[in-house]
Amino acid sequence: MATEKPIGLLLCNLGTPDAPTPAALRPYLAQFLSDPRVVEIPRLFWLPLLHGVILRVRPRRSAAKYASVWSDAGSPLAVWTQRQAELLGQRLRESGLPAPVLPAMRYGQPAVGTQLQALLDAGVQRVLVLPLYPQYSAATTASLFDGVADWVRRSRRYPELRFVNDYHDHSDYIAALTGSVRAHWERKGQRAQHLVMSFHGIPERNVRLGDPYADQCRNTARLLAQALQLQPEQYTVTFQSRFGPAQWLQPYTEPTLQALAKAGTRSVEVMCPGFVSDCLETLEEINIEARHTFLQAGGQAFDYIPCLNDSPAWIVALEHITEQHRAGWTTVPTQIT
Ligand SMILES: C=CC1=C(C)c2cc3[nH]c(cc4nc(cc5[nH]c(cc1n2)c(C)c5CCC(=O)O)C(CCC(=O)O)=C4C)c(C)c3C=C
Ligand SMILES: [Fe+2]
Ligand SMILES: [Fe+2]
Repeated sequence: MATEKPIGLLLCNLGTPDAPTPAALRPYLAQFLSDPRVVEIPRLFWLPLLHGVILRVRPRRSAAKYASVWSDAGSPLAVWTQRQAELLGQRLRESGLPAPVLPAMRYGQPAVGTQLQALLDAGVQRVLVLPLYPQYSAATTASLFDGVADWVRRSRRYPELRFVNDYHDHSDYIAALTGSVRAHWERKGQRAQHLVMSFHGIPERNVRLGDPYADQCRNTARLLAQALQLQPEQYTVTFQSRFGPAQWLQPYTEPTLQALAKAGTRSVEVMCPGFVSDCLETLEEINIEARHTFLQAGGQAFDYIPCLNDSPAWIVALEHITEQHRAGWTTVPTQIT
């Protein structure tokens, strides 16, 4: 029987600047926003606008926001992604099926190509690419696969590759989310009047063109609400982080919070199930900006429920997703007669 080829994992996230400064934001945003999967506007029109206007204004504005969530260890997104890779590696070793797990970022560092090469150099012959995006979208998941393909195109020798597309309805992911909400309720000793599940938005047009992202977000929310035994009037699914003037998925998070407060909802819990690592979009946009919006509109209590980050149930979910894909790879022994 053939021996199993050594497997490695690439645990991938979006990427983040190296520092909360305009100088570090510029190359990060330039790489991110010139990806045709992210901004689907004709290049001839978009690139002059990006370089002539957006990259002159946005780096300063975004740097100030990053500075408000940056820690001594660095950008929260980078810190959590690194930690998740370490913990998953540790769990795989403990389960008796060890495999190196390297973190990688689609934009910025550590780059996808560098980390794939590091896995190859460590003797890995099969790589499972596991995006930290539970819901598939072309802007995130497909773009990451483009990033891997760019490295493959430049490589003389590359490993066997498997890609995880999504795990938006995976029972262990839903259980980890459910556990995080229940733990929050227990800590507080009470529940807020309303739970808002806020997902990152994408343009409406992308959905019309066939992106399954919106359906997957709503399905995750439905499964989570079911597990928490919430009635439809006890929770709302919203979309945040709109970029540019086009219509994005609705309802938008901040106007929804405003409307809830104006309609007399005094207390809300807000969570971001589509983000598994706390980052700018959760810690600043939700826990700072959206909190302010809700309280300004008359709300009394705003609780942010953190992302799954390094919670044990989430690391178990990552382990199970890995094992399910590894099983699909298991060599079928061939009989030569
Ligand atoms: C979770 C899934 C994400 C989707 C879908 C997504 C789509 C998307 N994003 C932009 C533009 C920006 N996003 C930015 C930050 C950012 N986005 C995600 C995730 C998704 N984006 C994360 C995890 C982060 C945080 C990164 C961090 O360092 O903490 C930013 C940069 C920040 C800023 O300047 O506002 C932009 C820009 C588009 C256009 C898009 C879909 C088409
Ligand atoms: Fe984004
Ligand atoms: Fe944002």
